[in-house]
Amino acid sequence: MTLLRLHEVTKEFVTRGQGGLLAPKAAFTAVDQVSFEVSLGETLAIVGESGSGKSTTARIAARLLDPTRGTVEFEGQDITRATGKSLARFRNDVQVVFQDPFSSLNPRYTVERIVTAPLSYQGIAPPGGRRAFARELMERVGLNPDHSQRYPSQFSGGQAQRIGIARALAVNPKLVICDEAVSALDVSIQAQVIRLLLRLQRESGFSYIFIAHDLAVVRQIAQRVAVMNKGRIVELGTRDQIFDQPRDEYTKTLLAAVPQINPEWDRRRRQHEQERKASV
Ligand SMILES: Nc1ncnc2c1ncn2[C@@H]1O[C@H](COP(=O)(O)OP(=O)(O)OP(=O)(O)O)[C@@H](O)[C@H]1O
Repeated sequence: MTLLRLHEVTKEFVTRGQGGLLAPKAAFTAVDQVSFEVSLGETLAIVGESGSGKSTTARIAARLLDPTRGTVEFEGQDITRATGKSLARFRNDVQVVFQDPFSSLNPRYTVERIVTAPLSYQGIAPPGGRRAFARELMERVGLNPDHSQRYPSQFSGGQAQRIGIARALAVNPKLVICDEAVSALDVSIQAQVIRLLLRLQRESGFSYIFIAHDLAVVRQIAQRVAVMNKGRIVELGTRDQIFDQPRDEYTKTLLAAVPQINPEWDRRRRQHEQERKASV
């Protein structure tokens, strides 16, 4: 079943060229006629170099940004210009996990308040009370529930990202958009968070849009991959098609440029290096 559908979505930003305020305004196309669908329960990755339009596409898909042209449909409803109740329902069903957990978590709120906030916005009382609900969510994402009264700064980067994931799960979303959600983490922590994301999807059956520039990460998580270049999707296919039989020249260049590091291989490689050094 198709959950989300972007149809020929274009986003133009009006910018000024060099010369400051006196320079003439010009429209810059950050996303150019992008179309794709996401089915319930699947993971679609969007990859591409910095500036290719991935985040802008994600923000439009989450209705954090309005497209200049094109439509966004969710469960068959056009929500491009939705307001009021239908927008509120959409905002409940689609959650976003951002790259930098520390800047996306309120530093003055306890974890309990952060992860239960999405329910408060919707005017829903957490089942079993706030405390119990927060503890349960923390356990689900592998955090110690006894730390529910701590503040974000008291957690490591990987743990803070788990708080962001717990907050996203609080309202039982149908789609979670991960915008470079593991990019800032060390490789070993990245692998743990990816395992968590995969487990949560297995348990709850929601979909992911997984934005990343790291193809090795995408290979571990995505069923389908869209490759973006200069605002356009240049290739979209199953993970194996994209990685093993890329057709587009840009996809081939992108694949060739990235070292294909699997965290497990990386761990073994480092272990091997250490053993090798020790034996010299
Ligand atoms: N609010 C804005 N005003 C003007 N230009 C913008 C705005 N937001 C993004 N852009 C431009 O649109 C283009 C696409 O940006 P976007 O952040 O979507 O790319 P990206 O692929 O996600 O890159 P990155 O991985 O670096 O975030 C870039 O050239 C960026 O400078």
